[in-house]
Amino acid sequence: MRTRVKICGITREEDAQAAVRYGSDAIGLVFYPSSPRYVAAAPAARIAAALPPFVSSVGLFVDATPGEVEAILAQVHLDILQFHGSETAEECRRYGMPYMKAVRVRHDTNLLQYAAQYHDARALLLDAYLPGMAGGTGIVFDWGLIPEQFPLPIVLAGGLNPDNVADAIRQVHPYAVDVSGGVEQAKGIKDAAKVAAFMQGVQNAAL
Ligand SMILES: O=C(O)c1ccccc1N[C@@H]1O[C@H](COP(=O)(O)O)[C@@H](O)[C@H]1O
Repeated sequence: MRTRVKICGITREEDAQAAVRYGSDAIGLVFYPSSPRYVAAAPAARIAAALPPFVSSVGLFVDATPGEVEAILAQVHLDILQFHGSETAEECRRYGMPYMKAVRVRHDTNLLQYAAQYHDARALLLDAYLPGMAGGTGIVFDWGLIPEQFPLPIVLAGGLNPDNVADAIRQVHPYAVDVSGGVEQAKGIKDAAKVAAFMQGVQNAAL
């Protein structure tokens, strides 16, 4: 099965269209005001509405209040929610929508315990741990910390780029890869050539 791709941190319609053009399966919209990739509801709604069929819109939240999430859901079409903070499973479930839970991996992280806790998540998204940062760090974590047998689909994130994504896929065999900084020209602004190279890297993993 082909490894799925999510390009995260989209703030402009042209970047979403470039992601789609080069074959991305999903785009991520960051509703975390502290992020340099934050996108407000109105432009996010336009970006999501312009996606073609079968390309998913993912809404990324970091410890948002229910009211904040509901306000976005009322304005933006989202296919799946990505919780990237310290949300409990109950908090992730409360919207009745498919969700992914991000786990920031360090040497002592018990990933199987997370998989049990978030057993109804569509996937666990594994990202690098960096104190003081919720995500989007551009840092690669030790993929050897991921158990070979895992009960949930894995979305691999953290410092992926056109040069390392094929190795990442060959080593981890994730359901999907997720990239933000590795395909940017500036924070929140994607580089179409890097997006194309990233997608080529994903294809190369299968060769
Ligand atoms: O992109 C952000 O600014 C961000 C902020 C807070 C939480 C998550 C964020 N992004 C997610 O981080 C990972 C890895 O990003 P990168 O490729 O290392 O830049 C990815 O899942 C983004 O969705």
